[in-house]
Amino acid sequence: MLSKILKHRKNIRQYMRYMRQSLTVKQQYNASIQISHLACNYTLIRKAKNIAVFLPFDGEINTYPFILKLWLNNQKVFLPIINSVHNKTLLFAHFTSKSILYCNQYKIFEPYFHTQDIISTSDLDVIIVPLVAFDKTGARLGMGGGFYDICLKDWRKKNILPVGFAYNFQLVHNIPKQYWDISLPVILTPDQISFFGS
Ligand SMILES: Nc1nc2c(c(=O)[nH]1)N(C=O)[C@@H](CNc1ccc(C(=O)N[C@@H](CCC(=O)O)C(=O)O)cc1)CN2
Ligand SMILES: Nc1ncnc2c1ncn2[C@@H]1O[C@H](COP(=O)(O)OP(=O)(O)OP(=O)(O)O)[C@@H](O)[C@H]1O
Repeated sequence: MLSKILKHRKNIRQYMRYMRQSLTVKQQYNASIQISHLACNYTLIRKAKNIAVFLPFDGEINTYPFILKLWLNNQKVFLPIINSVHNKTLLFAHFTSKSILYCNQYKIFEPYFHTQDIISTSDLDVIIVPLVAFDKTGARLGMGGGFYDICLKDWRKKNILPVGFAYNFQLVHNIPKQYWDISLPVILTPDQISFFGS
């Protein structure tokens, strides 16, 4: 029954958002520690100098323990900013313990920034990508804004590694793909690291 309903993008989004919003504080905490541990032991993340992460909203995986570890390893952390000039594009701004945050139109925290805090996407080594659901091929469904699909369009050419962060239950049988969808080569969940494609 559930597999029939979860054939449509809208239904997958609704169901997975409800599921992640329903997690207890303890479940969220455990997942955040486990994923941070796995991520920091993954060589390509450990070696990254510049890494884009996201701040959690809507029940997403809590990335704060991971960000703290990156800071302790002297890695530079960047956060996505919705570009108000170029609709649909993301900017990535340097995030430090001194950054001041504000809430954007979706109630997601973004840092106040100066022009010099913005990094060119091609200078990022790793982009940690939020997602609502994924499948066994690495196909990804996001919040429906198209922001990450646009930003990850040329990730191979730019030599950036996109890494999805998700709960184990966000894996579905099949994401009905659209031509613009960018699949992920690596997805981390609290239980495991999964590699897809070539
Ligand atoms: N933590 C985090 N930051 C992120 C993203 C994300 O998925 N997670 N994004 C990933 O792209 C971008 C924000 N994208 C978003 C797209 C849609 C909605 C959203 O809530 N849409 C509403 C309808 C909005 C409206 O009424 O205008 C909805 O679907 O209910 C939120 C964020 C950039 N920052
Ligand atoms: N490369 C692109 N260029 C222009 N528009 C795009 C591109 N990729 C996606 N879009 C547009 O973005 C809209 C939302 O796409 P989609 O539903 O796949 O977003 P999403 O992957 O769930 O969201 P996000 O990437 O922000 O998490 C679509 O209507 C699509 O037309």
